[in-house]
Amino acid sequence: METTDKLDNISLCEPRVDDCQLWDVFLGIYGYSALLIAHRMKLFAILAKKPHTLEEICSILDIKSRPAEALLVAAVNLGFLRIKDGKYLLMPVAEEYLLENSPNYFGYYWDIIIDNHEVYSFASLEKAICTDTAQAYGGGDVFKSHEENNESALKFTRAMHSVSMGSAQAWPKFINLSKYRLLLDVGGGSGAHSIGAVSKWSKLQATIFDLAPVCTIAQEFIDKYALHERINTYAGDMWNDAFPSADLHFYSNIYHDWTPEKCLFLTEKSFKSLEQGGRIIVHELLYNDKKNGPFSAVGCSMLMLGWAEGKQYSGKELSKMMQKVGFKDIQVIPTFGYFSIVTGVK
Ligand SMILES: C[S@@+](CC[C@H](N)C(=O)[O-])C[C@H]1O[C@@H](n2cnc3c(N)ncnc32)[C@H](O)[C@@H]1O
Repeated sequence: METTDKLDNISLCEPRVDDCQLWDVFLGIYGYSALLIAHRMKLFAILAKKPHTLEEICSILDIKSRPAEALLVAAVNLGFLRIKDGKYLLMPVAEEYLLENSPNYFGYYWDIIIDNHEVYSFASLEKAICTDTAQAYGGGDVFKSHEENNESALKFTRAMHSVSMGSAQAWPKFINLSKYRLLLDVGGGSGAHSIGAVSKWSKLQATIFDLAPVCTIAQEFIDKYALHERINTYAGDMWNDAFPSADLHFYSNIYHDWTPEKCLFLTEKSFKSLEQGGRIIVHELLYNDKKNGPFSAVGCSMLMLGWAEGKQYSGKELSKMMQKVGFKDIQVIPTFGYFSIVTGVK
C-alpha cells in the first residue's frame, strides 16, 4: 500500500544527464563473455585459416545465426575482427595475441579466467569485498595451492607467460642495462621477463627466483627458448630465504599480489641485498598519481581482490616506497600498453 502511495506522488523530472554510463557498466560483462566464448569456440583460429561469412561460421561452429551474429558483431565492435565483402577477418590484435601459434599468444590467460569463472561471479566478488579475502581455488593463498598442486601451478605459470611475453620484450628497451651482469627475477614465474631482458642485453644473465614447482616449469620455458646458458632458476621463498647475489632486482606483477607492508619488506630486502650501484625495477600496471584511473588499474585491483591480498599501486606510491628504504634516481617509465616500470638505484 505504502509503495502505491509513493508511486502516486512521483512527479515528472527530466534527467540532467543521460543513462549511458549505467548501461555501459553492466553491458561490459557481455563484451567480456562474448570474446571469451569466441576464444573457447576457436573462432579466431577458424578465421585465421580463411575469412568466413556469418552463414559459414554458423555451419562450422554448429550454432544458430542469432548467437553467431552476436559473437561476431561483438568481436568487430571490440576491434578483434573486421568485415570485408561480407566476410569476417582477423584484426592484427587477434592475429598477434589470440592464435596459439603466435609467440605472443595471450589465450592461456583467458583460459585460466574461464576455468576459474566462479572467482568473477557476483557472489564471489561480493564475498571477497565483504571479507577482504581472496576466493580463487576456494579461498586461501593461491601460491601455497600451487606448491601443493603442480597442475594448477602449470596452468597459472603458463597463463602469466601468456600475458607477460608482450611487455617483457618492451620494457628492456626503455632502460640502459649494459653495465649490469645478473638480473634476479623475483617471483619470475615462467621467466618471460628474464627471456625479454637477456634477449635485449647481450651481456646480461638472469636467475629466476621462485617457489620450487614453478622453477621446474620455468626450466621448460628456458629450454624452449634455448637460453639455458643465460638463464637459470633458484628455488626459494622470497619471504624467508636470502636472495642470491645479483646487481639487478626485477619484480613483475609481484607487488600487486601483496599488501603495502609486504611490498615495503621486499623493497627493503632488495636494497639490503643489492650491491652499491645495484638497481631495482618494479614492472606493474599502475594507477595514475591521482588514483582515479586508468580503468586497467581499476579492473586489476578488482581482479586482485579475487586472487591475492594486494592491489595496483601508483607510480608515486612505489617511488615513495623505494625512496623510504634508500633508493635514489627513481624514475617511472611507461613501457608497453598499460604497463610501466618504476626503478631506482642503490
Ligand atoms: C603474478 S605471478 C608473476 C610472474 C612473473 N613475474 C610475470 O610477471 O610473468 C607471481 C609469481 O610470484 C611467485 N611467488 C609467490 N609467492 C612467492 C614466494 N613466497 N617466493 C617466491 N616466489 C613467489 C609465484 O609462484 C608466481 O610465479
